[in-house]
Amino acid sequence: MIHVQNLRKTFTAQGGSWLRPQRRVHEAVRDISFTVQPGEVVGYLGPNGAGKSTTVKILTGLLVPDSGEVTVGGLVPWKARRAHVARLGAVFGQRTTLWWDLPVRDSLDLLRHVYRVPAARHTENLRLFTDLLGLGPFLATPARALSLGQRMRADLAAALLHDPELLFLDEPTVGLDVVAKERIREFVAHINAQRGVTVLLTTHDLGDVERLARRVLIIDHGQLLYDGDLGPLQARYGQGRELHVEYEAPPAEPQVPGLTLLGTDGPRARYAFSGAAAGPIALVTAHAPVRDLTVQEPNIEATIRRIYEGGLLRRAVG
Ligand SMILES: Nc1ncnc2c1ncn2[C@@H]1O[C@H](COP(=O)(O)OP(=O)(O)OP(=O)(O)O)[C@@H](O)[C@H]1O
Repeated sequence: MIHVQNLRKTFTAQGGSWLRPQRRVHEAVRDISFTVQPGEVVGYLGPNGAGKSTTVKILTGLLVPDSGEVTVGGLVPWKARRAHVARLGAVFGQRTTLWWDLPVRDSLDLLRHVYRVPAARHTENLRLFTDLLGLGPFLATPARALSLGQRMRADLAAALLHDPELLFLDEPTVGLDVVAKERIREFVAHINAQRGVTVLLTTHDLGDVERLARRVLIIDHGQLLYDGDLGPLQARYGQGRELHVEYEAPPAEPQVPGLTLLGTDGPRARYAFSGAAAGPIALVTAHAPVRDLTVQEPNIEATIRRIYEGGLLRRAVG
């Protein structure tokens, strides 16, 4: 579905002083190659400024690279923009494709005309998406009056109404609560499984990746550092999961053998662990009566940064 070969993109910035202006060339993406098969969900990860958006903009046809080869479904995105755009959907967490002052239903109807979706197919898709995403209560609401979670759900529907083969998701759950996140993840998983839509997911939320993508691409400073399964990466570098425990009463001894105690606050205690949570949960519940517990996932950005700074990945992959 996506073929990227030796992709390179630079930006030129003006620097220096008024008397001695200097042109500084910044390599946002350097020599990246990867392939995404139809029906895959791939997480595209990296710290701020790594080059993710630049890659996605090239893949959507918004930017032209300096060099390298890119085809998406056999088309060169920036050369065959019209045909390309008809086959892809995109949701950018920070922006909306909905008309600000129009009721959601009218925006979706306008998109039907933009993409020339047959009326019967539109009705069928709208019914399915309304059902899966719970759009019903706010179809008559203008986009500007939607909550962030509602807006994201409406944007997802808007991106998929024309049956694209490929979906770009950029931070689809940023700023949402747990329930709203899960609803969106559930929907994306459904669309991928039932309709075979290929998904490229850019996110800082490890929960999105764990739920949706088996494979991840990690980029930093414009270079691809890792292309492979999330599992081994997490097992090896994903330290920093935390178990937050609220005991029935402040424990006489908050230290639990086998876990690293990070801190206590009355009946609450925080422990660090890596790998699966079942073992640490069993240790804690055997230690003292527990009222509540949650697992805090590591910040993917910190994990990636640690991997990169430690040079661990380079050694691991070759
Ligand atoms: N239009 C532009 N002009 C100049 N420099 C740019 C431009 N767009 C991006 N850059 C630079 O290219 C690098 C990669 O940026 P990019 O937006 O691709 O990163 P990103 O991985 O998407 O980051 P974030 O997670 O913050 O969105 C950054 O150093 C950025 O400052």
